[in-house]
Amino acid sequence: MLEVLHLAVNYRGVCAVEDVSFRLEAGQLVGIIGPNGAGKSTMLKAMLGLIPASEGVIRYHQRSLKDQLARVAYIPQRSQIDWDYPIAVKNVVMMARTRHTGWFRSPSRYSQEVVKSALMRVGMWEFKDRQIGELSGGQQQRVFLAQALAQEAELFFFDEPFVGVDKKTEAVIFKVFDELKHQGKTLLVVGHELGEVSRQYDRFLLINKHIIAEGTRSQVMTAENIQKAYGDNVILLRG
Ligand SMILES: Nc1ncnc2c1ncn2[C@@H]1O[C@H](COP(=O)(O)OP(=O)(O)OP(=O)(O)O)[C@@H](O)[C@H]1O
Repeated sequence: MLEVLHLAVNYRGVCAVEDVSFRLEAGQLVGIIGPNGAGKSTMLKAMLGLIPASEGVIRYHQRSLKDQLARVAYIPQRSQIDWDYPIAVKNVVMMARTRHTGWFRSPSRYSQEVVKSALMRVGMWEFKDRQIGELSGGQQQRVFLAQALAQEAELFFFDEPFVGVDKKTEAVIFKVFDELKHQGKTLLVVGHELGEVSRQYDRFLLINKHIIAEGTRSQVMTAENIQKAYGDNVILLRG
């Protein structure tokens, strides 16, 4: 079980995340939603220790998550990745295996198999020798999904995986989410638009600095909660 207790993050004295607490069980697909600037990305990064939290404890199976980061796959927003970096698709995915093989050894046969299987699962094996900068947005996202799969992690943190992707990629991502869920993995997925609020999620956290609502789709997506999180700016609810 993953536990977040009283997480708070400040940027130069300005509060971005405030007293966030929740628990996640294994085998769940959990959506984190909220308006722009609500602190969703900040929350994920602070959970991983990529930015300092001013308060809070993150535990996974009763131990600090920071001591177990090898069990977490993190897929940042596409806008945070340098797509001009000259690297082939298969090597991006192989990077997930360096923890197993080390930087200076050739990858084991097993790691090569894991990389191949991950790329096949997301429909990107035929692009294995392409440079990442030569791919479409959706294809790039699928390569990073393959990298996460190749890590053989238990917890998966995705930051806005559906931004700028095509329908095919969206379907691939949801298929993989479903497979991972059934393997007992835990998935935390930051969404951007309310329209992404698919019925495939088991639970939602609606946040705007602090948690506004938590629970199933029908518990969270009430007019009152949406108004609390987004103010009067939301005029359309899909899904
Ligand atoms: N490095 C930083 N330095 C200072 N302030 C920051 C930094 N990163 C984010 N912030 C601020 O913290 C708040 C939360 O930002 P964050 O990116 O976590 O929100 P978000 O919910 O992920 O937003 P979006 O949906 O737009 O990606 C915002 O007010 C943002 O301007």
